[in-house]
Amino acid sequence: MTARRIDGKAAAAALRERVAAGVAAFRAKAGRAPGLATVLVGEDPASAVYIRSKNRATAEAGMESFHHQLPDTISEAELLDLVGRLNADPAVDGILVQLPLPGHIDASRVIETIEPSKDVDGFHAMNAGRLATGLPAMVPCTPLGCLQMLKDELGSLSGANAVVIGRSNIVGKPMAQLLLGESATVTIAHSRTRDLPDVVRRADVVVAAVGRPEMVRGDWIKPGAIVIDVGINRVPTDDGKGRLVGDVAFDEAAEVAAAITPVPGGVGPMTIAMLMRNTLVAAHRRAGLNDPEGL
Ligand SMILES: Nc1nc2c(c(=O)[nH]1)N[C@@H](CN(C=O)c1ccc(C(=O)N[C@@H](CCC(=O)O)C(=O)O)cc1)CN2
Repeated sequence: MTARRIDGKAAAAALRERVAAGVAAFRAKAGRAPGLATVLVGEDPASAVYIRSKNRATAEAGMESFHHQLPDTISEAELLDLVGRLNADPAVDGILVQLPLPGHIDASRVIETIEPSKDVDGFHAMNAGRLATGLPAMVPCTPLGCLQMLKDELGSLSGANAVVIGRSNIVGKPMAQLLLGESATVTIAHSRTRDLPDVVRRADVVVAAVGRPEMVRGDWIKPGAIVIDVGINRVPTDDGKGRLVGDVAFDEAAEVAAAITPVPGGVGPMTIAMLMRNTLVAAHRRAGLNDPEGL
C-alpha cells in the first residue's frame, strides 16, 4: 500500500470534540441544550445500530436526545403526525427519521413534512434547493463529511477534476454541489455512464457512492488521486459472518492513490459526527444566533 489511509474515526472524534465545546457555549448563551429527535420505524438491525450510535453521540456532546421507536406496522399518517408534533416542539432543534422506511411509507412525503430548519439530514427539497443555489442550508451529513476529509487532505479543491460515482439525492447530488461550491470541475457518473473506468481515470478526486461492492478497481484510479469510498456493503465470507467492503477495491486502489478512506472506519463515523454538527447549527439558527465557528 502506498496511499495514506484517511482516518475517519480520528477526524470524527476531533469534530465531535469541537461540537461538544460549541454545545457548552450554546447552553451558556441560550440557557438550554440543543435537542435532536430520532425516529426509527421497525427493527432493522443495521438501522438500530446507527440510531444507537447517534443517540449516544448526542448525549456525549451534551445535547438532549429524544428517541421515538415505532413498530413497522405504523401507518404513514401516524408517522406524519409524529413529525408534525416534533416540528412544533420548541425543545427539538433537529429531526432525523432513519432510512430506509418500510415499503408502505412514502419516504419523500415524510422528508417533505419535516420543518426545513429542523431537517438535520438536509434531505428536504428546500434544503437541496438552497444548497444548489449557494444559500445557507442544512447539508446532508455524509457528503459534508466527505468534503471535510477532502479539504483536510488537499486544502483547496479549486480546479480539481472530481468524479462522483452515484446520483442519489442523499449522497451523489449534494456531494457534487458541495464540490462545485469549492470550484472543483465536477462529473457525476452513474450506471448509464459510458466508459466509466476512463472517466474515473481522469479524476484527481473520486467519490464512490454506488452501493456495489468493490466496483471501482485499482486500474481506474489516476496515480496520486484522493479516493473517498462511501459504500458500506456486507459480503459473505466462509465463516458465515460476512465482512464490510466499500465500493472501491481498497487494496488495489491503495497501490495507486495518494490517499484513500477505508471501510469501515472512513466516511461512516464522519456521517454521525456531521449529524452532531448539523444539530448544533440548527439550534443556533433557530435561536437567532450566528452559526458556530470552526466546525
Ligand atoms: N436518516 C438517515 N438515514 C440514513 C443515513 C443518513 O445519513 N440519514 N445514512 C445511512 C446509514 N447511516 C446513518 O444513518 C450510517 C451508516 C454507517 C455508519 C458507520 O459508521 N459505519 C461504520 C461501519 C458500521 C458497521 O460495522 O456496520 C463505518 O463505516 O466505519 C454510520 C451511519 C442510511 N440511512
